[in-house]
Order: sequence, then structure tokens, then C-alpha cells
Amino acid sequence: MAVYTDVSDEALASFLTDYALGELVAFRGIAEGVENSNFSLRTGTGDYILTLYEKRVDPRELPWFLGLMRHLAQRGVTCPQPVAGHDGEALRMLAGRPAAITSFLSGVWPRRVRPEHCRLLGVALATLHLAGADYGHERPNALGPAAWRPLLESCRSTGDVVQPGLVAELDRALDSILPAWPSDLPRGQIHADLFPDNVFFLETGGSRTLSGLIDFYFACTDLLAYDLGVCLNAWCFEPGMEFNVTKAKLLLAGYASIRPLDAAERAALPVLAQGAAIRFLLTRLYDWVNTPPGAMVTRKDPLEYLRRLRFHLAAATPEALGL
Ligand SMILES: Nc1ncnc2c1ncn2[C@@H]1O[C@H](COP(=O)(O)OP(=O)(O)OP(=O)(O)O)[C@@H](O)[C@H]1O
Ligand SMILES: N[C@@H](CCO)C(=O)O
Repeated sequence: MAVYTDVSDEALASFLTDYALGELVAFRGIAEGVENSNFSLRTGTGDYILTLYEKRVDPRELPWFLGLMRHLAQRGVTCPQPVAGHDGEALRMLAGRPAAITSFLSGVWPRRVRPEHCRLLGVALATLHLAGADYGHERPNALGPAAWRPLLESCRSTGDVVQPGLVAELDRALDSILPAWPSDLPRGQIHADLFPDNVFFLETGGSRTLSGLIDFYFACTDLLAYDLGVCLNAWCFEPGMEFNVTKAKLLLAGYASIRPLDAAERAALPVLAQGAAIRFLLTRLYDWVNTPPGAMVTRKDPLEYLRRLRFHLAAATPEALGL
């Protein structure tokens, strides 16, 4: 679970006096997630999410994330909206952490991904990319290719605990991926962590709609098609780690229906998927070896991403990915 920081009744009551949200009706920690502490909050004016920003978020970057969420919503992307207090500010401190209240999105994330989810995801991802195009502020990707060697170095003495030979295998993978990494593809604001648990759907009367996107705290300015690499990994592998090309084709077709890929992006997709696999493998590995026993968080399995990485290193053609 991810509630790293406790919020006392008194601290919450005092915090809420800064807002015009009515009286507190209910408040509870949300078990899901690994990065920040999230709470659901019901007040006299409705449902909200309270987030306390934890380890990986630099507080100086929070205005960039919240500004992007406002910008995207103004252009039709359904995502959480920061709620301002009486002073017009959405960001303040609570229990010693930067904190913000955002709007609650309806819908549920898919526990089991169906092909149709992937098409809707592709449409939403391309819509996000177009909507972000005129957000005039850049944020470098702190977990982009330049971060991967240092991350692996920080796991060098401990990483093989997870699997013998893992560190050497990742060294070789980086030797292959980094020199091939593209630099001249279309760039813009990307989500960079669009896993199924960050995408909500509604099913009504037999029809399925995508109701919103959450968790923009890895968003950054980077290659647009890298987001497709992230999504191919997170959405198009079956629990047994077989790649589902039908899901990939629908993801890519949904995306292209809003923003067609250019030839260079299509050609780069295999290496982008390799890079996306090693990025999540490395952060999961780092967390695996650095999370103290007893921490209130469920670690994610790095080896799930080793299997994806191996698939992409072996496949290595756009056709194998459904293009
Ligand atoms: N705006 C929202 N509306 C509804 N539910 C939300 C909202 N934001 C967060 N949640 C709930 O809180 C959970 C955790 O949120 P989130 O994914 O942002 O946390 P995180 O710790 O940053 O997680 P991650 O591990 O995905 O980075 C979500 O799965 C969802 O159930
Ligand atoms: N989506 C990430 C965790 C949050 O960054 C993962 O599954 O490794």
C-alpha cells in the first residue's frame, strides 16, 4: 500500500480551513500506488483526492505538474484538477509534506486489459500529446536514458540478489540500447507512466468509455513515441508475458487515428520499447533492493520487466510490435 505519511484528524481539520469545501464527511487512505500518499476525501461539496508528495517528487516541480493537468483539462483531457484554497493556491504543506487536493475522477482501472481498452488508450494518449503541444514549459525526463547507467550503478552490488547475472545482462542491454537511442523524433509533453492503474474506464449499457487519466508526476518533455513504448509494455503483455500483438495493433491504430506516426517514429518503436522496458526494470530493481523490510508499500517485480526487455531485444522490428 502507499500511505507513507499519516494525517491526524486535527491536522486535516486545520488544513481544510484553507478551502471552501464544506464540512468533512469521510477520509481514508488509499492502499494502491507506490509513489505518493493518497487519501480519498469526501466533504459537503463532493469527493476529492488528497495527495501528499513523497520521495521521488521534487517539490519545486509540483507547479509544473499541476499546471500541465490544468492545461490538458482545458483542452479536453479528463484528468485530476487541482483545487485552489481561499488564497488561490493549490499547493500547501500538510504533515510536513507538500500536499494538494485534486478532483476525483469516476471510473475504475482495468484489472484485466481487453483489446478494446488498448484502442481507447491509444486515442487518449494521442489526444494528450496534441493537447500538451502548447504547454510552453519544458521538464526534462529525470528517468530518461541519461539516468539508466547511474541507476544500474546504484544497484551493482545488490542487483544480482534478484536474479544471478542480472546486472551483467542489463549492462549488455544498455550497451545495445543507448547508442541506438533516437534524438530527433517529435517531442512534447508525455505522461511517461501510463500503466493500466493510471487509466480509468466506465462501462455503461454495454459500452465502454475511457473516463480519465491520473498520476502525472512522471510527466515530462520527451519523445512522444516513447509513451507508446511505455504503453506497449504495460498494456500488451499477457500475465504469462506473451506479447499480444492484437492489443498492440489496436493501441497503435487508436493512436494513429488522432496523431499518425511519422516514418522515423515507426522505425524507432522497437528501441523505444526496449528503453521503456529497462527504465521500469531499473526503478523497480532500485526499489526492490532499497525498500526497507516492513515498509508500507508493495514492491513491484523487476523481473516482469526483464521478460519484456528480452522480448523486445529479440523481436526488434516494428512489424513484431504490430506496425
Ligand atoms: N483523481 C483521482 N480520482 C479517483 N481516484 C484516484 C485519483 N487519484 C488517485 N486515485 C486513486 O488512488 C490510487 C493511487 O493513485 P496514483 O496512481 O496517483 O498513486 P501513486 O502512488 O502516484 O501511484 P503509482 O504507483 O501509479 O505511481 C489510484 O489507483 C486510484 O485508485
Ligand atoms: N508504474 C510504475 C510504478 C510507478 O511509477 C511501475 O509499474 O513500475
